[in-house]
Amino acid sequence: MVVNKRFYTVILSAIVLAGFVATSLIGYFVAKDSLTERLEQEMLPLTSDNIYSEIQRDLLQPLLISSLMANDVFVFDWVNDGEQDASKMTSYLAQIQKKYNTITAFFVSDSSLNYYHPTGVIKRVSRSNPDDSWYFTAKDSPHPYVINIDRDTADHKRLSIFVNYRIEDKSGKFIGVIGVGLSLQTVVELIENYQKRYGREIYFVNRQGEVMLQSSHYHSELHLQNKSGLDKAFLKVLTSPSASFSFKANNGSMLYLNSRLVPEFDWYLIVEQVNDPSSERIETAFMINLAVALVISAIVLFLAHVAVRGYHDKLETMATQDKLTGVTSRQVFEFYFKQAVARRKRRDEALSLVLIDIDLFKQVNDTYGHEAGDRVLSRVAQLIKSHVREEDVVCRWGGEEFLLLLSGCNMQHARDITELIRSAVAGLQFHFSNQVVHITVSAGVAEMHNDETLGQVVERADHHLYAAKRAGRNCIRPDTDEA
Ligand SMILES: Nc1nc2c(ncn2[C@@H]2O[C@H](COP(=O)(O)OP(=O)(O)OP(=O)(O)O)[C@@H](O)[C@H]2O)c(=O)[nH]1
Repeated sequence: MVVNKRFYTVILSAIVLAGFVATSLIGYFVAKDSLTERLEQEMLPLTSDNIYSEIQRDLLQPLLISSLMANDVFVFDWVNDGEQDASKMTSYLAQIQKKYNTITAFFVSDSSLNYYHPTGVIKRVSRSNPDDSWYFTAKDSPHPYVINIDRDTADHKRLSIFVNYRIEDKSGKFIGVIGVGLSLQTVVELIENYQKRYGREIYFVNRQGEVMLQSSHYHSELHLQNKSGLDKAFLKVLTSPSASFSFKANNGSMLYLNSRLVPEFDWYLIVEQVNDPSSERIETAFMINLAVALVISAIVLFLAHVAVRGYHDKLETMATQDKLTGVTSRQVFEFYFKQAVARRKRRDEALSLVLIDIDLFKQVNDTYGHEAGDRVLSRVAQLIKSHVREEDVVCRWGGEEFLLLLSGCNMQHARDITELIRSAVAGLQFHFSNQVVHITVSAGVAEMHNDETLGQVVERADHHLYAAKRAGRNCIRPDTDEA
């Protein structure tokens, strides 16, 4: 019984806990999944879009300036005149630089290959010089302009955007390349601003995966391939115009990455986020859920335990007690008998059984009704109980039969107790149908012999009871009278 109760408590606890943990876990994973999806599909691409459109806006101004220069009549006339006075061109370029606050303004004539700069003619470009490749790229390009990002010759750390605008005359003949250079500082500031605001890493890589433009706080690898956890996935970035995915870094943290090709630079803009803060919130929520689940489980289990114990005690009472008289029921008598036998052996003491039967009880039922009979049974049971000790067992053995288990009582003692009960019952008065009714009982007393079974002792007590009935009822017969 105890094992069962424990077993059911464990099973119930496991089910309740498993239920709570399962729902918390499902909630946790759904929230995490939707967060990852939102991050990959919405938040990072949005940051990327914003940065991209700001870059385009920043590029628009130098493009417009360069376009104006490429269509300036002064430039055409000056070239047609055979580049007579270099100072005219250099002061024109200085004017542009000052007016539009650019870091440089330049013109390379195709006929002389002179590189004109606000400070003068600084060199002649040549196909054999790799530093001048930008000029020949622009010359050979089918597009009206080529954007080039290069290290500044004055400050090698600083990156500049050069808009190299092709100049063609009315007949379509290539005249040279003109344009301005702008610092990339605004783009860097933009990157840093986004990084600070969203805690995202923003940088640019070229088609080979080399990091080309990054914030001043960037301390990660300078090649995409060398980034922790990206060694295989980096190809995904370099082979498609845009990609969005998550991956696990070697230190176990989750990284979310979005990439897009910026055609103007021919670079990829990368927006990367490590361990989203919302993810921590989801984890905290999960832990709180779990704690609440544990507390609720404990309360539910405690209430269930109290209820089950209540029912269990009730069932136990119902199974062990006779409903009408409240004395021990026959089903559990053997259990008490075995206990008493063990005690008898341990203490080497006597043990007696007494079978008490109400005389002519059928007549009470027949004359005064079943209810009257029930009242007699209850009253006699109470009276018997009041004549024995707490540890003695009074059992309703049959309809109107009671079996007494008297520990530590030898025949004489048991006989004395039974005699007291007999005379007390005989002294009872019942009032049925305006009549005073008297009841008597007969009893058989048997002291247990060594190694006797319950059946054997009860049989002897029953035998003595029968003898008492034959002797005219309202009397008791013990073992000694047997012979
Ligand atoms: N009212 C009532 N009667 C019961 C109950 N259990 C058994 N009886 C009745 O008790 C009666 C017992 O009758 P008998 O076995 O003939 O014995 P008796 O009338 O007492 O006669 P003797 O034992 O020979 O003195 C039966 O009529 C049963 O129906 C009970 O719970 N309530």
